[in-house]
Amino acid sequence: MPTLVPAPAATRQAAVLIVDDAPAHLGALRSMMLEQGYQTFVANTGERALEIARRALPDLILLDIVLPGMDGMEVCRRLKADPVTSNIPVIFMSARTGTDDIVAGFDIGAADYIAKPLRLAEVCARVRVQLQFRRTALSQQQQNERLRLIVNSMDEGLMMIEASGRIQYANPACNRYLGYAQGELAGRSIRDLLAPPLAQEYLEFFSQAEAGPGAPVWRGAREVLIRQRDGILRAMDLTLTPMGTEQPTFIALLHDITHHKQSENALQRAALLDPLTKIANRRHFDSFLEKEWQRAIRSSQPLSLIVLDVDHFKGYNDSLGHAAGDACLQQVAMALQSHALRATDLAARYGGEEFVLLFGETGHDAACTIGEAIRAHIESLNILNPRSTTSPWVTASLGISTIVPTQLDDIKEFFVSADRAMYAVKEAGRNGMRAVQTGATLELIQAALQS
Ligand SMILES: Nc1nc2c(ncn2[C@@H]2O[C@H](COP(=O)(O)OP(=O)(O)OP(=O)(O)O)[C@@H](O)[C@H]2O)c(=O)[nH]1
Repeated sequence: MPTLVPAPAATRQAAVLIVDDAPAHLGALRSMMLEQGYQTFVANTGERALEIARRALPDLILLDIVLPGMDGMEVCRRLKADPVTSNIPVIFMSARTGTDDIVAGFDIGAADYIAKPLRLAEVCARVRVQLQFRRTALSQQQQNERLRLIVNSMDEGLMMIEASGRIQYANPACNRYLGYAQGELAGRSIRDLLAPPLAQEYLEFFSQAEAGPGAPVWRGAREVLIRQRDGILRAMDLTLTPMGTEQPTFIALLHDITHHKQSENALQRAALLDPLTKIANRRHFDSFLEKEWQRAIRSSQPLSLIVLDVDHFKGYNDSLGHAAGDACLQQVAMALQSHALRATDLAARYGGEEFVLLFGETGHDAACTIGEAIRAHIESLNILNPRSTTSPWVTASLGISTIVPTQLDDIKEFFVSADRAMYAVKEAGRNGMRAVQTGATLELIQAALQS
């Protein structure tokens, strides 16, 4: 709960409580304080003084030591022990001017000690000085309170880090993001939060900054992975600013970018997906093929490609409508996806009613088995195609090409060979598959066999 800080006296009339059991003193002091423009309260006993102090919260108390009943020392002790009144400066007024008396007065918390008989001008000056101190202290307290509120309620994580990498302070948002309890991060090192190379990089920067002026200044946000208390890494923007204090200390601001990251990842994923069928799109397939092609060259492993085209799809659309056509393509896509489950397989919609599938480390025979399974799967979906002259159901024609690629081979040729095989199936009546093997190595072997 925020502490209530009274407004500095400068913004309102300062109030002075005068405590003395001698009516003449009380009267003289009161007149003088009023002349100075202060609001006044008076009390002639200790008990009454405590009561007024708690209720009126004066800015200063002029307190006689010798009082009937509770003496001024006890009043001061009680004022200082009460959090409500502990900050009110107390000036003792006493005829006891021995060093022990004065020291005892300061020891229990008095701000000043004035010898009696009083010289009113001196009292006036001392009151003025104490009120000035209080004004400064209150405005500082207010500023601290404001700062504390900002730091505690801000949504960004804030840490103060020493040049050694020791965390001096972490605000509630920082603890919340990283899963620490309040005060648990203080005393730890940034090595606990950052991966070793990154932590080292920051520590080197800190030690350069410690070397003095002229050292590089590192400002601006940088995306880093911060280790949470449970060990999970969290992507955050980190901004470091030197505090300009004598002991080099840095303010680290941590900005949560989880949502930003999630939408960035979602966008990246969306850029690789076909919007209708939600399987890979052509762009994704092309880059996947390129990578698998290079990998197959390095490992001398076979690569198989299936080009698949839905038969008589124009007729399907014309008879049942475009929406039904879309639903049909979605069903076909799902069926294809279920045959491309390994990390080295990919099923994609290449455009319109044409699909492609790539199978890494898959030779001719295995590709033929998969191709036939796919063809049969599509037919077994039993999607009626009234305009098909091939079958009552939606069917597909598949061209398969298998290659063990080398640097002499051309990826485009590989694709064309599968495409040509698919068209051959169309010409042969559709709902079937044709598989070919291609590649420079194969041609060399065939040539050698012929000669
Ligand atoms: N519903 C729907 N239809 C599409 C989509 N993309 C392409 N088509 C249709 O697919 C049909 C393809 O027709 P064609 O290329 O003539 O081939 P086909 O009728 O399947 O004949 P064959 O391939 O020779 O068996 C066209 O009518 C296109 O409009 C799509 O996203 N949704």
